Amino acid sequence: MNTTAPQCTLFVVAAPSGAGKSTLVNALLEREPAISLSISHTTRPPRPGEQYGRHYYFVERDAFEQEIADGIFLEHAEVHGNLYGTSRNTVDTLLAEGRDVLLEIDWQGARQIRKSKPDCVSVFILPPSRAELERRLRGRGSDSAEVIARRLHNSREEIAHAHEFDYIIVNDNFDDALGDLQSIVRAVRQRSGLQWKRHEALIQELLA
Ligand SMILES: Nc1nc2c(ncn2[C@@H]2O[C@H](COP(=O)(O)OP(=O)(O)O)[C@@H](O)[C@H]2O)c(=O)[nH]1
Ligand SMILES: Nc1ncnc2c1ncn2[C@@H]1O[C@H](COP(=O)(O)OP(=O)(O)O)[C@@H](O)[C@H]1O
Repeated sequence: MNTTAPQCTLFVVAAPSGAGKSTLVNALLEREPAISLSISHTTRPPRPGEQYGRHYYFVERDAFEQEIADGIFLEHAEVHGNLYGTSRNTVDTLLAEGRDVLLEIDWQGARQIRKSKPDCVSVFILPPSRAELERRLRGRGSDSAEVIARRLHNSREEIAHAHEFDYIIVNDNFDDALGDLQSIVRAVRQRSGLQWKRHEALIQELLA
């Protein structure tokens, strides 16, 4: 038995824009407060109501490119014409503090994370149909028609990588999809490599 197995898990969640990823993740974090969301850096301008440091660290492209050169990112990618990246320091600090960490990133970032953190657990969220994806993007009311058209077009490329993920969830009925996401998190937590230390005393007692 490997008693030095890592105690914390890095979760990666991806989806085409509008599938409901952020809504699902926010609801999951309310149910599972032991998970920390990594706040990404982006060159995308803030949407109405978005706050610096809460939704993203909004930075100019020059500053972002300097951060890439400084090696601060665990992963970074260009998505829908904007740069996005995950701070290596943020993730490593949270994991070292014993927190599970969740990254909401695209398929390109997920690929990079699988290389550097092969123990990560990745989940892809699918919309129930293209018509519903478009309806959700328009209904959110946060983006211009041009931005929505670009995101719809790019959804095909994102969805083409769904098979690279450990789990796939269809976000049709919201409560069902949230239940599926929470089940994955709970099942991962029950893995013996993560549970051995926590239950060591009981296991020794039962073996005695
Ligand atoms: N690689 C990478 N992708 C990210 C990161 N943060 C966000 N993204 C992805 O960028 C895409 C656009 O995100 P956003 O502009 O917030 O739009 P939304 O997904 O429609 O809410 C989504 O696929 C996000 O998952 C990051 O740090 N790294
Ligand atoms: N299961 C669902 N049924 C109907 N609407 C949903 C569902 N999940 C999310 N939405 C709505 O779809 C829109 C896009 O969700 P959002 O979480 O912003 O997507 P993403 O983060 O994947 O871009 C939001 O208005 C959200 O309230």
